[in-house]
Amino acid sequence: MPQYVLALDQGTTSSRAILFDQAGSIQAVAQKEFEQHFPKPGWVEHDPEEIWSSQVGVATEALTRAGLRPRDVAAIGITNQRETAVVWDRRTGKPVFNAIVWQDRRTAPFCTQLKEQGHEATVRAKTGLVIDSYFSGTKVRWILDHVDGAREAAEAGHLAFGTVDSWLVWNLTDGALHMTDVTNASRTLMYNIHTGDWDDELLDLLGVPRSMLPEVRSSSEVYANTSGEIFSSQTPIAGIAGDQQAATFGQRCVEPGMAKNTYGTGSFMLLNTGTEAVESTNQLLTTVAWKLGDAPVEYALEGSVFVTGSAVQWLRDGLQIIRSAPEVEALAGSVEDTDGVYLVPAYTGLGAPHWDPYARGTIVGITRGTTAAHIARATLEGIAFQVADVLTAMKKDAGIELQELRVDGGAAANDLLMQIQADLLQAPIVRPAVTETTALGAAYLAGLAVGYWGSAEEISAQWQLDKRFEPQMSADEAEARHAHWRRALDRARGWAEDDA
Ligand SMILES: Nc1ncnc2c1ncn2[C@@H]1O[C@H](COP(=O)(O)OP(=O)(O)O)[C@@H](O)[C@H]1O
Ligand SMILES: O=P(O)(O)OC[C@H](O)CO
Repeated sequence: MPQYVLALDQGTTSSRAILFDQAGSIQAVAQKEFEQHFPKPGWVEHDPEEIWSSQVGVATEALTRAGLRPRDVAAIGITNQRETAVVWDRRTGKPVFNAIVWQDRRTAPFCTQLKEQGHEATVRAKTGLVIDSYFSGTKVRWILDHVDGAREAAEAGHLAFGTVDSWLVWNLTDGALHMTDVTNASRTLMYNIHTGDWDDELLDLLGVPRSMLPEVRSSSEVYANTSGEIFSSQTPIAGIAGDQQAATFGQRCVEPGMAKNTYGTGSFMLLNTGTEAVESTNQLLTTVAWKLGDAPVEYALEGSVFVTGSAVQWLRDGLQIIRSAPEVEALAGSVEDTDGVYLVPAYTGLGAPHWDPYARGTIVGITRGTTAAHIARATLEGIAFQVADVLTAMKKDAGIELQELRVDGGAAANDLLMQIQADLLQAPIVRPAVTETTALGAAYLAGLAVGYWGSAEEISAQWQLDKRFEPQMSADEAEARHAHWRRALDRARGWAEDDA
């Protein structure tokens, strides 16, 4: 019986399970959306129990679809929405609060306080991050401060914190293992990416007891076997990485200077910088790309844009001018240009390189001639402008001219968006045949650890081109549009400050 690798891809809006074969081809997929909770403006929560049950559900479904049993799985790789914080009680295994999602802005005032106290340089030097409510640390503090009895229980050693990978491993092993991988640790604001350990000074600053934190392991090694009813066959869990790092690995951006951009809920561009942790002077993040077993840690520069694909969801659910996300392509393509309309999709603030939690969505340039098609096209441009701003910062930090940008994620299927992106970036866009690169990366990490794949070269040879988009717009025209975009951005900045 041939064996397969199972990737568990726990994303922001859905849980997915994908079975890959030795050629890196998909054998079966199962996916389930789960509920998004928005208790207050700017707050976003998930139910950790639903994250777990949906993830187990899709894993079982994928196996059933392929007619396989757990013992046909050579290894499990896990990849996950990053930064989202789960706190649970070790005694019961139950969460003490909903997961506070990476998009959640509730800790923005505390972050402002930390910045005013002058901690930014220390935080950047140790973690590679900026002080922002995006990262897990201030979310954990919020739970300890707001859930009755949580701080006392944490100080007594009863509470555990984990990003979503930790929560899944804890459940897959019936509470036997409390761990995370180094990529997920690097997104918490509590982990020193140079010493490779949780940092006591940062833990003091955030008021998080060290006893809550998971053990940090590499991204590719056998951590444990599964136990419990679903994976009763003791399948090795052998690879873990945050979803953007996994996509970078799945896209085979494994040499310094190679970059990918994922278009999911948000967009995340990662540029491989090898074993050198390049400190950004242009408001990007320095992050761990992966650590393969005992090999040295490799790093990336990252630009995180919070709202891209979800801006298309807003056209569908909020404005209701399309019925499904793919419909945006025909609507936006029905007009030549936006007729002067610019849309800044800062619905949950702005991430890199602006870092403004108080920015809000803005549409400017509307006239009596503006139609739904112009708004749709301005949305696609708004996505592409944000990504272009990140690339500009990246070029300055790394001092490189990008040869090409590899793309993936749900919205990368949109040819019009990809063409607009190539035009505004003035660089070629390259889309691979398998765009499930996040899951593929997790599968590769796990499969390499158990010898399912023999070498990095073997898997790199599996990458195949689907389509290449060359810039068709002149550099002058692209710059003229950027100038308008920058004016629109200025109008979006700081909008919600007075409500904080
Ligand atoms: N053809 C399309 N054009 C534009 N956006 C799309 C298209 N198809 C999907 N999307 C957007 O892509 C996102 C889903 O991508 P996915 O990679 O599954 O995201 P995530 O992993 O963040 O949940 C949604 O926000 C959806 O609106
Ligand atoms: O789940 P995604 O694909 O929206 O990715 C979320 C990122 O990991 C957040 O940093």
